[in-house]
Amino acid sequence: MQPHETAERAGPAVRVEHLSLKYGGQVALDDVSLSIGRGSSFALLGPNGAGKTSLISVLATLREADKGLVEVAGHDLRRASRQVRLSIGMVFQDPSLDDRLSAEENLDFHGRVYGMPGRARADAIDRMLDLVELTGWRETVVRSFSGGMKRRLEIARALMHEPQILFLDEPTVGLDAQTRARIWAYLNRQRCERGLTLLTTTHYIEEVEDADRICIIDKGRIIAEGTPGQLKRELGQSFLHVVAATPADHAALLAAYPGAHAIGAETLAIPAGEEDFVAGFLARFGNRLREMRFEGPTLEGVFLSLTGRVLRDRTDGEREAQRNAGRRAGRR
Ligand SMILES: Nc1ncnc2c1ncn2[C@@H]1O[C@H](COP(=O)(O)OP(=O)(O)OP(=O)(O)O)[C@@H](O)[C@H]1O
Repeated sequence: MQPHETAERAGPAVRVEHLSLKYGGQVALDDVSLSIGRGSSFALLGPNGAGKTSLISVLATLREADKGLVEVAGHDLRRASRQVRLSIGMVFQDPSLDDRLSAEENLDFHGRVYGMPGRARADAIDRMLDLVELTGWRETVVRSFSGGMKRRLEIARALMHEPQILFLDEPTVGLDAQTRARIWAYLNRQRCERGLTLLTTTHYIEEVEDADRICIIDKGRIIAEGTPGQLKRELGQSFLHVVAATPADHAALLAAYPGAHAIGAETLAIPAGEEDFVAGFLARFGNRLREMRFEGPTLEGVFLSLTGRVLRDRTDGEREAQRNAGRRAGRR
């Protein structure tokens, strides 16, 4: 029997009911309930300060909630926090490797902390270094690694004790598209091969498109949850992107469609609501256009309409400033 094929597999990987957390007077989580299926990929989206890290910290037993019930891998978090810890792996938002040690020494230390016996530890180190393509760097001190190599090693470390669930707090932030794709390939392979469950926070929309379910949170509350397709269908908006033939036609379009907004100097995005919208639009303006393109609903649009914010990454400086502001709020 594989480690993940235990009797506990019956229920969801994560069950959260009515979870609330405050830092001093600052609300971080407000009556959050959700369920994450085993072997699924679940993405948590939210603007800065929405409560994503706080939620992952509670699930990973790093922080205690004020109220609510949490089960991770079938274990009640309050009564069986040790079993929860053994069932999970964690990739933190900020680097947490010891960069004075080699890749192998970092993994070996982690294996010892988890009580892995010598042989199993050595095998796991070989397997994990191979998984993240760092075998050739096993004896190299981590300080000399690139950002992408460090991230891959952190993921290898989090997977070393074969957790059932992996929590990833912005795991690919600051990495180039190729490295991000590579990291997702390892993670999805683990999902297919051994039913690993993934809970990820990310600011990259293309990573969210591939998730089984997405949960959008804002100000500590869940404001939408569903598959990417459901969210786009139910909460998204289609647009016609058009370029008018003349400045007079441009002005006429703006007058006829007050909901239109400019994209660049010439293009207008016109909300395309009902099914017969395009036919009606073409009948009116078909011969007054230079270009026209239909844009289906996007997750970026869903996020923007729900939160009023653009989904984008922040610099380290912005993140640090927010964290300091949070700490100050917590002291009040
Ligand atoms: N240690 C802390 N002390 C006080 N307040 C905090 C602390 N950590 C977070 N907060 C506050 O709690 C709220 C939720 O923060 P959290 O870090 O969970 O959000 P987040 O969605 O992970 O944000 P980000 O995307 O910027 O990482 C914010 O208002 C934040 O300022």
